[in-house]
Amino acid sequence: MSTKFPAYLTPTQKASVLLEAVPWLRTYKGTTVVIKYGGNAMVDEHLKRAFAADILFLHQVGLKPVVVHGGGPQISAMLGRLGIDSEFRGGLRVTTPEVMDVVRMVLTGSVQRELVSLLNKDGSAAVGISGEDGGLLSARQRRATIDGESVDVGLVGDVVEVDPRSVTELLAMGRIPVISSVAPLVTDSTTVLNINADTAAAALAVALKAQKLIMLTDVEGLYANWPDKSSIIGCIGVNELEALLPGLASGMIPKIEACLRAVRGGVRQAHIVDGRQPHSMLLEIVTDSGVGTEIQLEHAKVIRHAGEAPR
Ligand SMILES: Nc1ncnc2c1ncn2[C@@H]1O[C@H](COP(=O)(O)OP(=O)(O)O)[C@@H](O)[C@H]1O
Ligand SMILES: CC(=O)N[C@@H](CCC(=O)OP(=O)(O)O)C(=O)O
Repeated sequence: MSTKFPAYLTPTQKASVLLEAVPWLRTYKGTTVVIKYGGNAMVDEHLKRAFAADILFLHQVGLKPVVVHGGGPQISAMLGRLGIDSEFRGGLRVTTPEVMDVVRMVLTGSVQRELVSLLNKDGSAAVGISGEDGGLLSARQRRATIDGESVDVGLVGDVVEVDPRSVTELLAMGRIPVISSVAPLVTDSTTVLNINADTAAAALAVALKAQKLIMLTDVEGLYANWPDKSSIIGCIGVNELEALLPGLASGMIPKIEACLRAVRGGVRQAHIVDGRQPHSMLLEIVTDSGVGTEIQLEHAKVIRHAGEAPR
């Protein structure tokens, strides 16, 4: 994996990129950062390698990255190959018992394995676990909301309890946990539920007292008037964001609900960044301007600056 500065940067510009990163790395050293890696941002080999390089960089310089991965397009592709119909309602996949078997097989058996092997190409720090392991997540069945109406989506869950010990123990050992978003029903561990990966990432970020939750997706950030590209939001507070919820569509609904839950639960910043741009996650953490949309408890009028005390 080689990452070279483009030839058009002068030596002074190259040095200033490195120097700009220093105060941010000092600020975030030792803190936990939960990164939600969406299935749409995983479709290209070059992007996947850039993602792995960023995670390994953060780990190397002393942050504690925790990866929660999705795999919606990969699940849909497998369902298609098996000739099983699948449908989304309110951004959530309608999950029959037959679909649930495929969700579990693809998320824990395939996508997670691929990410772990990518991260371990030149090392061994990454360890894959699922929400089912070590009591990490417990869930209850949830419904979707469409036009204000509650609708049944089958074996879909919302996280009700997190026992973060299996993750904190891995972090204490210097590992990089890679987590898939399936979870047992809180009242019956033999029933497994499909958890939207954004929802799982938010619940984990709160339980781990993470400094940041970074959502990698397939848009530049959140648009106030989707799909008007000029309406991209740089930074927004939770109350303002909640007011936008009724106007959002498809997968952005669970994503924004998850960001609200994370920030209200004590995570200092949630970010929506473009996973189609190589290294967007790293740029969000180590540059003065950041990238994508930042969600805070209250929209800070001040431009971000390094040296903010981590929680
Ligand atoms: N206001 C909005 N701003 C940005 N994207 C939006 C908005 N409303 C709906 N979307 C849609 O949400 C999608 C991202 O959600 P999703 O497909 O679930 O991503 P992921 O697989 O990364 O979790 C975007 O591709 C876009 O089509
Ligand atoms: C309930 C629900 O919709 N679960 C998702 C889980 C995977 C996921 O969230 O993947 P992305 O992050 O790639 O969208 C699904 O079945 O597609």
